[in-house]
Amino acid sequence: MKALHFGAGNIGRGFIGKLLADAQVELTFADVHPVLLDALKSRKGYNVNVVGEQATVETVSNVNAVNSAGQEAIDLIAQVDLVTTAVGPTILEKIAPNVAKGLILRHQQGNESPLNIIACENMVRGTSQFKQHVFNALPEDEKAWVEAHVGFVDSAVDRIVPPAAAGSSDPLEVTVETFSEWIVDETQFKGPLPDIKGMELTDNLMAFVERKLFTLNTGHAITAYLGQQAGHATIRDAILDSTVRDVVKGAMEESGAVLIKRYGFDAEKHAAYIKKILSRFENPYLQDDVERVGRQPLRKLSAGDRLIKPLLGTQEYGLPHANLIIGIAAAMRYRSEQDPQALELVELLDTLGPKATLAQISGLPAESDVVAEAVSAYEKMH
Ligand SMILES: NC(=O)C1=CN([C@@H]2O[C@H](COP(=O)(O)OP(=O)(O)OC[C@H]3O[C@@H](n4cnc5c(N)ncnc54)[C@H](O)[C@@H]3O)[C@@H](O)[C@H]2O)C=CC1
Ligand SMILES: O=P(O)(O)OC[C@H]1O[C@](O)(CO)[C@@H](O)[C@@H]1O
Repeated sequence: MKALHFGAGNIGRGFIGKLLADAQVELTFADVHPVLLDALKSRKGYNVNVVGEQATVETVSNVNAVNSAGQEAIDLIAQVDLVTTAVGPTILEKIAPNVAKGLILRHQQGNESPLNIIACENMVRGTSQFKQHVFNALPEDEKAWVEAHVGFVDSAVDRIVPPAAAGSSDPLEVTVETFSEWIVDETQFKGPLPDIKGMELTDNLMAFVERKLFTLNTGHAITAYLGQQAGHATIRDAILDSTVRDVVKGAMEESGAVLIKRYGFDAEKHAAYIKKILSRFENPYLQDDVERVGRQPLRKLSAGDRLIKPLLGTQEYGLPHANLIIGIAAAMRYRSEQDPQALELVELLDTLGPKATLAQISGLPAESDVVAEAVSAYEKMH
């Protein structure tokens, strides 16, 4: 099997690319970062530090790399069996035109073999959103062919992979936790289902996507935002602070109560899932900065994301949400000079004030109780 993976970053090298290479898939990375591209092209491999109680160094070999904006990437899309991405939600739209060109070329070359595309991003049905971008870039008369030959397969992806420790001289070095989970929607594939170790198939993807995004990512984001408020630089330091931890655990439980209602999860198993996540946040072998996990606060405060969607769920089922509200207020307090969305958040707060800002970013009604509660919590945090 041949694959092209967009995004040779932390998840690309440390999770999806590694898993594909381990499964003997002939793998090429597509990226735009010249340092990563040069290093991958010349070395054809890299080391992955898997850290936990028992640290191991695992080697990925026989991989290649191309510029994602160039003709080589288009040519590969015409040939490969699998395209995966881990570029970040905002980049999907940017890579769609070249993917569309590759699909047109595939058709022109008469390649009728099935191709499956899987976006591995922190998004609800990210591949379906990517499909829309690709279809926007396709001429009308190509759409039926693509519909018939290309599977757009949604997935949930879970492995904590922070950037390499500062001071590391190897641009390809990557450090990952031992835990990993990649779950894909088996109902969306074209052709035979792939058999790739570490890729789990399900016909109930939404439950897994929401379980992951609205437990791990909800808790992680709130750890980052409250952690920054309390002066902590890392996720581990933040989650070891009992005042932060209590809110984070409470918010994951509130979100969990929604998931249990919506998907019928077993309450005891869900409590164990939360406990395991808290221990992953504490991982002493990972240096994970609150600024990485809190990045892009406008995205994280948007209607379908990890803070607001669980809150809406608590309203739908009439469940408590006090801790989620504190998390939302802390997100509004998030500051980072390096993060354009954090700077935009400050600008919005300065011009519109907290109530209108939150309403605008989240889609919550400005005059609602929940917005009033979040604004009150936000003001108390000053
Ligand atoms: N790091 C983590 O622990 C996890 C991340 N994710 C998700 O995975 C995705 C990627 O995250 P990370 O790997 O952490 O980010 P990252 O920033 O380490 O990697 C993104 C990569 O995409 C590349 N890129 C940017 N523009 C591109 C383009 N036009 N074409 C091709 N490549 C391009 C960048 O150069 C970079 O190498 C995000 O959606 C994130 O939410 C999901 C689970 C875990
Ligand atoms: O990648 P995003 O969506 O900015 O959010 C960061 C989150 O993603 C992860 O990197 C992986 O799920 C988490 O570590 C963290 O909760």
